[in-house]
Amino acid sequence: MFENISVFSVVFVLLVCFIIHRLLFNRRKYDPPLPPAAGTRLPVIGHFHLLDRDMRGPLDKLRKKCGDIFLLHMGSIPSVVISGYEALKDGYKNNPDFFTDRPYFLHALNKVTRGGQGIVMARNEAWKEHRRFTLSTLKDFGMGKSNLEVSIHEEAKHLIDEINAHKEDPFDPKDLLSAHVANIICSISFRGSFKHTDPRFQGMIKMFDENLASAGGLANFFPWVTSIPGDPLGVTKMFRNSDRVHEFCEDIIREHIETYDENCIDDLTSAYIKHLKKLESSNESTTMNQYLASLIADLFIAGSETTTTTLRWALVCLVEHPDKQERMFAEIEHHVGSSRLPSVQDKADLTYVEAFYMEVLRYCVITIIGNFHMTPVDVVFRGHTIPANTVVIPNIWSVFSDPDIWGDPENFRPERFLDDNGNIVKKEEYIPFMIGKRSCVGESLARMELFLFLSALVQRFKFESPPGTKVTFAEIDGQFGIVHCPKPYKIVAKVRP
Ligand code: HEM
Repeated sequence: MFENISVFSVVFVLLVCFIIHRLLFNRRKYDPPLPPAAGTRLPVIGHFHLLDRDMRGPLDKLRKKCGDIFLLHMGSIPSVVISGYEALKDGYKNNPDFFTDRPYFLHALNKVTRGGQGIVMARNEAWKEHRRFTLSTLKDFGMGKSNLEVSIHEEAKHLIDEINAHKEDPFDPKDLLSAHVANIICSISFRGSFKHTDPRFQGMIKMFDENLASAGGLANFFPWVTSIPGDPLGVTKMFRNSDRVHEFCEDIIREHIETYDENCIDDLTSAYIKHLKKLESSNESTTMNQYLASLIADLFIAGSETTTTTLRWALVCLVEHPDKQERMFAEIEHHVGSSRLPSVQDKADLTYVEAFYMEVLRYCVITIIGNFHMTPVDVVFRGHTIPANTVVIPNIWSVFSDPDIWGDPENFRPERFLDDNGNIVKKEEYIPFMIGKRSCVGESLARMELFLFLSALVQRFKFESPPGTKVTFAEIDGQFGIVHCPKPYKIVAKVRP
């Protein structure tokens, strides 16, 4: 009878027994215990069957069932989701060393960041050095400086001209916004900016888009998807695109090295070269030698898509809420008029503009979850052990949708950020840029861009849905990836008299 049993069947049965044994009996005991598991963990996919591309529903359901801290296996990778402001504050702010590290074993992120170079996925000393350098350089060349305002105004003027060229015909603002926002990072990183018709620049923007639209993130947890013939998830394309972005940055860095002049340090690239030269001449040890291209690529990716997406959502909210659009216009008209563009100096007067983009960031939740974090060692957190090398995921959506914090989180209401005197209300639970040691390094830059672009657009145009259509948040919602984007949409821009 045994001759009918193939070697394959025997191996298969043994493999199944091994997996069942591992799942049932081979677990380390922890005291305090691990966080509650999200549900039934299936072989190979883990808890993936409980998730969706739109994470908001599943995250709410799992939080209701398991509490603020629960365990999800993404494939075989253990991950803990932290929800609610108090738990996030406890984990990321009060105990900043618990979750500051980044997981080095996520296949796609590791590949596109060349093993954690740059800043976003960097670790340990390399991360500290690059974060320090980036923050101080962004301060020197950008945030809060009038030369940055000049660059943003330049881009805003081009943007207005290009919108004007549509002559009140319906148009999709995405490519225009992408190009002008990316140009700001370009001018900080490489001094110059690109004409958005420049093929090198257009190619790069297209690659960012393709990477965001691809389901390449799955390769983080299931590296084998990379070998599926025909690349249906766009993973191979994502890797190729990231190589090209690096090559593009390396080309420009080479040009900078050739023309380097220590008396003319006016962008991030030359500041980096200067910093490296100083460290070399004093024989100080540094991790900063091959990281520059990755650092710039990180700033493009982390800084462009987030800001562009926020502006795209802002236009949807303006169209859906014409009364709020008129209130913003009236504020600009009253305090600035129409003969010049609104400036950072006007910020104290234009509080409705600020409250509006703040509400866009909250209501549209640009990053539903923050980036992936990791426990460097076993951590005891709120009655649970989270073992070393567990991925930790901050659930930002849980904070922005919490009725105990916002009262009516489901409504778009910029007024929630204004007090009775029209001043901005600062709420500690407002965390679109996350909190703790890994919070966004570009927050001030992003706020400045959102304020200047948005006020310039509302000063010049009245945005409306094209005739016969209704552009609303509910209609446009539905593209999920690293960033929560609107689906493509068209609007009409009528020039203000
Ligand atoms: C509206 C715009 C933006 C939003 C909503 C946003 C949001 C975020 C969030 C939530 C994080 C933290 C992720 C985490 O670790 O949990 C982050 C990190 C980061 N952001 Fe932003 N960001 C924006 C704009 C920018 C800009 C303009 C830049 C660059 C110039 C930038 C550069 C970065 C970098 C480099 C990190 C990683 C920091 C680190 O790991 O130490 N972001 N951002």
